[in-house]
Amino acid sequence: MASHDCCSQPGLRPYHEAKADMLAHLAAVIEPDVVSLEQALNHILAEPVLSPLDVPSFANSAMDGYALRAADIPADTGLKLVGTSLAGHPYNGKVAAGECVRIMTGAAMPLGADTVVMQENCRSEHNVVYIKESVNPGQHVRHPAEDLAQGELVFEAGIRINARVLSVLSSLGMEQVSVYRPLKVALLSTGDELKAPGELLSPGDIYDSNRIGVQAMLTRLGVEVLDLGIIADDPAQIRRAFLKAAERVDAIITSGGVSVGDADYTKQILDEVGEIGFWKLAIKPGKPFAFGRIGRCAFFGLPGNPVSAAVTFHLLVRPALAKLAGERYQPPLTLQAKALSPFKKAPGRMDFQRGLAQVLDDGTLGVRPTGAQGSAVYSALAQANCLLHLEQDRGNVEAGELVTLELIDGHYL
Ligand SMILES: Nc1nc2c(c(=O)[nH]1)N[C@H]1C(S)=C(S)[C@@H](COP(=O)(O)OP(=O)(O)OC[C@H]3O[C@@H](n4cnc5c(N)ncnc54)[C@H](O)[C@@H]3O)O[C@H]1N2
Ligand code: MOO
Repeated sequence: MASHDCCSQPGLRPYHEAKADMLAHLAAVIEPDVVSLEQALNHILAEPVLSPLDVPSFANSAMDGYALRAADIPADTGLKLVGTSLAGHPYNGKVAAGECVRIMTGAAMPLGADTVVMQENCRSEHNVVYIKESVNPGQHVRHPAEDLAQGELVFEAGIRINARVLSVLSSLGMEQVSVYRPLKVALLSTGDELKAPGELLSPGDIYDSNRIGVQAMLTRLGVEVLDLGIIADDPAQIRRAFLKAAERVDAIITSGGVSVGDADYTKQILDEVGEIGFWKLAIKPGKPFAFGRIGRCAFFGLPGNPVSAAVTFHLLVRPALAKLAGERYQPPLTLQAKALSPFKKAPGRMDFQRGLAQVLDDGTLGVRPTGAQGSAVYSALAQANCLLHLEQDRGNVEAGELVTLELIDGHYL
């Protein structure tokens, strides 16, 4: 894993190259398990799902109205009402010429009928139904297997089970599903200045905000978190924490201590007890991000600056965890938007600035910065609904220029 010179900042590795390299060095740590649907949310599917039945399994009505034979239309003298088909209570007779059956949405189509007319387009008098509008043969009928046929592939292995997937699995009558066990990840913050919220701050102290934020993202990803708390800037304590964690988890995530300061020990200890894959990327925020391993355990060293920690988690750790978890990961969609005000940018690092995207009067997308773009200004990230992707070699963005962005609103970040 050689480092590369780039632009004004020698030794920094371009983002896309480093990410691809990292993913190539990670292998899935998957072990299959079987869980009930109630427990399956957020797990990764271990096997493809084939439909055990036709969906729907019987022809049924898409509307409340009347089931009839298209051949009887136009029925100028009306159709004789011979029965009712409710959802769960089919009409057991057959619809003969000149007849119709009252039918509700989801109810089985009676034998003989092939078409449904909405009740709003009918008039019923003394058990005779008059059709008020033209009818397309076969309308408002849901046919067997029109959604899924028995044996058809419904989901590929590797997808994340969300609410929609759960509903489909349940509609197939599945009580259990084969999944990969959740990843186990140890999380710790390093820094003598860090206090947990609720503690008293001494001069120079700050509250640890990275751990709770990263923990929240991990939880949203269905990861089992081993929270190792705050570790002092002390090589012996950091070494102990790394070695203990590496025996118990699939990955370690740290925050802080990856830069070049006198008390930045993370990278040094990683080098000592494990192996550094790469360190220092041509990205902003997040330049000193470190990737490596300790034994079989993957290691992600997030920079201490809060925006850098959150953004590098999203850009690098999120896809890496997907690889470890056996998840088919879809990178976020990017969109083009017009810069509504200038964005300052120096060539040399790919810059993921924090922005607020909005739909303009002409229907196109515009974006403005949410505030100061420093790596310590978390409020600008909290208020953002997008991250700009400003390419490494470009300079300032002028108002009116098109830029690339990814939406983060409603996402786990
Ligand atoms: N001479 C240089 N100095 C710095 C460089 C550099 O290349 N040369 N890089 C800068 C960049 S870029 C970043 S990003 C930071 C990253 O530094 P570290 O990862 O070593 O982080 P710390 O020094 O421990 O802390 C940085 C900053 O973040 C605060 N912090 C740390 N942990 C937390 C936490 N859990 N919650 C909230 N805030 C946290 C810490 O107090 C510092 O203010 O290095 C630059 N320096
Ligand atoms: O990479 Mo640092 O995040 O520029 O402040």
